[in-house]
This record gives sequence, structure tokens and C-alpha cells, in this order.
Amino acid sequence: MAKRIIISGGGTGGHIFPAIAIANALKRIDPSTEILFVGALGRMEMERIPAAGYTIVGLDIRGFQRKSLLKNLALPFQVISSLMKARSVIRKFKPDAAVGVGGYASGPLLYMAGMMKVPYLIQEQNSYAGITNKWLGKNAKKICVAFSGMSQFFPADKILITGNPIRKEAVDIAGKREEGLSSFGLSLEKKTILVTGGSLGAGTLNACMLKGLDRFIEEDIQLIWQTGKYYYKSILASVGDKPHVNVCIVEFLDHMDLAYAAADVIISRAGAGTIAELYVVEKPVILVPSPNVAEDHQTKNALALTNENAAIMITDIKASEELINAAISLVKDKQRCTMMSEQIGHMALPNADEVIAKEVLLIAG
Ligand SMILES: CC(=O)N[C@H]1[C@@H](OP(=O)(O)OP(=O)(O)OC[C@H]2O[C@@H](n3ccc(=O)[nH]c3=O)[C@H](O)[C@@H]2O)O[C@H](CO)[C@@H](O)[C@@H]1O
Repeated sequence: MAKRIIISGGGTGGHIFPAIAIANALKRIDPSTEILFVGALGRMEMERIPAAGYTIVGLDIRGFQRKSLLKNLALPFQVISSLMKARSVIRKFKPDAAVGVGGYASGPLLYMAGMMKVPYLIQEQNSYAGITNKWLGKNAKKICVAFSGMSQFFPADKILITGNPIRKEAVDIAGKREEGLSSFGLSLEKKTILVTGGSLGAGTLNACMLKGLDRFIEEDIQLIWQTGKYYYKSILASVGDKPHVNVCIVEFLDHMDLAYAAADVIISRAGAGTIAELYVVEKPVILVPSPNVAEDHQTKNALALTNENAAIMITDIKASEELINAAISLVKDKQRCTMMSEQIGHMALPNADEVIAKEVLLIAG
């Protein structure tokens, strides 16, 4: 009989896209699987999940606001109302299993799933687990992770190292270089650097690109520059409405495959999902880990690559000084690019999406 699965979580692309990858794999294995997403109202998942063709229900839940304690006054009420809504969603949808990918909505949904005896699986993308996932891990049937050493956060007998699930369409780049460059209005003859700050963009990378823009233009190197939603308008205001022909500035890349295919070199934050994709697209990459994440986990993500000579890492603090020169010399160094592409390709854990989907179906009975 067709299984019914709830997938919960979101907040940033780092949680949303693995969730979509798992859903797509569930559908590939059994197209009759019924999937319902549960996210947080007002967050990115409320747009991205329907765009991927799935139904989502929103809970009115936010995280703890460290910057404004006043804003937390409503938090206990939000938690209670989210738990009630999670209970009614579970009652109505009657899932055989639930999946949590992290983000605000995972907490109330998985807690209620546990209370209502719905078996659940957690997918943890990072080498560090937050407090909610650690707590939810106790009652999980399975915890799928991408890094070793996760038994410090979760019961060892429930852990399965699967790697991070990625959307197949985001990394399907074979034969798409020309289409990719044309889609960004760029020339096929010139070297091209893709700059991505993860799903929300990165202030440091944007500042570096602004500072180095003239250097790239002098060197006749093309840029696909993803700014992120929050920075887009101010970057355009600084660069001017009509940037140089070598430069394509976008708020968000809807077709990662075309951007990856067009790039000779990639400059990126070190989010776990992006890294899992970089393993597969096999391009030379410079990682600038975000210093603003729990336990500095992006540096750990990046070190896994630099230890294998599979990427260059530049710290956030040194980026302003070093990034532009490093990128220009890398894109001109064919031999180093080839070596780095080979090394990064060895790190892929393919088919994480299907391995996880099979585990979900297993716990769903
Ligand atoms: C600041 C922050 O909290 N970052 C965290 C967040 O990163 P973030 O949300 O940036 O997520 P990742 O880097 O893991 O993945 C980004 C995802 O967004 C997609 N994408 C990105 C840009 C774009 O324009 N279009 C697009 O589709 C990428 O293809 C990728 O699938 O979640 C990750 C996974 O939990 C963590 O490792 C990061 O530390």
C-alpha cells in the first residue's frame, strides 16, 4: 500500500533542498507515495516547496531571538499553538513515518510524531547537531548523517552515515556549459567564476567582489555573482544598474546546474549542502567558511576538503585581503584546476537521497 510521509523543517536552503531531494527519491522509488511538508510560516520553505511541486502546511513558529528579548514573549504561545497544529496535521494526514531535516518546524512536528507513535527519522546535514535535534534524536528510529563522529550527539546504534542528499537536477551539468553561459548572457570564450554565498548570500563574499570587481574586469574574467536576497539591492546600487558585460549579478540562482556548468572556478561559503553538490560537479573551489554559525561548523566542513587537497580555504577574516588574488591565479592555473577537480570528485557519497528514502520507507513499515 502507498506510504504517507511527512517531511518537516526548513528556514534556509541548507535544510529545504535536502528535504526536496528526499521527497524526490521517495517518489522515484514509489510514485504513489503521498508526501506532505510542514514548515514555518514566513520562511523560505513556504515558497520553495510549492515551487518544487509539493504541498506544505505552515506552523506559526520562530526561533529564540537573541537580539531582541522582547520578541520572545510570544514564543511559549507559538510553541503551544504549533504543537496543537502539528497534532491536527498528523491526525488528518495519518503519516506512516515522519522526517525532520532541521529548522524551526522540525521540533514541534517530530515531538508530536513521537507522542502519537509515528516513527521518525532525522537527517542532520552538519558535523554539529543543535540542541533540538539532539533532544529529538533520543526517540528517532534512525539518524542519517554526513560526517563521522556524530555519536557525541546521538545514540550510536541509530546513526547511519549516508552523506547529504542533493537534488539531482542541481548537479546535472554534463554538456550544459554553453547553455549555462548563454543563460547568464556571458561569452563562451572567457574564463568564468561563480560566486555563491549559500541560500541567503554572504556579506563577506559580496564585499570582496565589490572591492575586486575592477580587477576581474581588467583580467577579462567573467563573474556569475549570487548576492542573496538581503544584499541584492544594495549591491546593484553600488555597481550600477548596468554592470560590465563580463558580470552577471543575481539575487538567487534558480538553476544551480546552469551556474555550476558555466563555472571554471567556484567561490563559495562552506554550507554542508553546497559542499555535497560541489563533490559531484567536480569544479575547483575556494571556500570561505561563515564565522557566524554554531560551533564554527563550516570551517569543519571546509577542512574535510582541504585535508584531501580538494579545495582552497580562506578564512572570513582574511578574505578581503586574499580572495581576489587567489581566485584570479587559480582560474589561470589549468594544471591546479584539473588536480583540484579530480580530488574533489573522490569525495562524493552518491545516492544519499535514495539511501535515506529507503530508510524512511523501512521505518514506515
Ligand atoms: C548561514 C547558515 O546558517 N548556513 C547554514 C545553512 O546554509 P545554506 O542555507 O546556505 O545551505 P547550504 O550551503 O548547505 O546549501 C545551499 C543550497 O541552496 C542552493 N542554492 C544556493 C544559492 C542559490 O542561489 N540557489 C540555490 O539553489 C544550493 O544549491 C544548495 O542546495 O545550512 C547548511 C546546512 O544545514 C549549513 O551547513 C550552513 O552552515
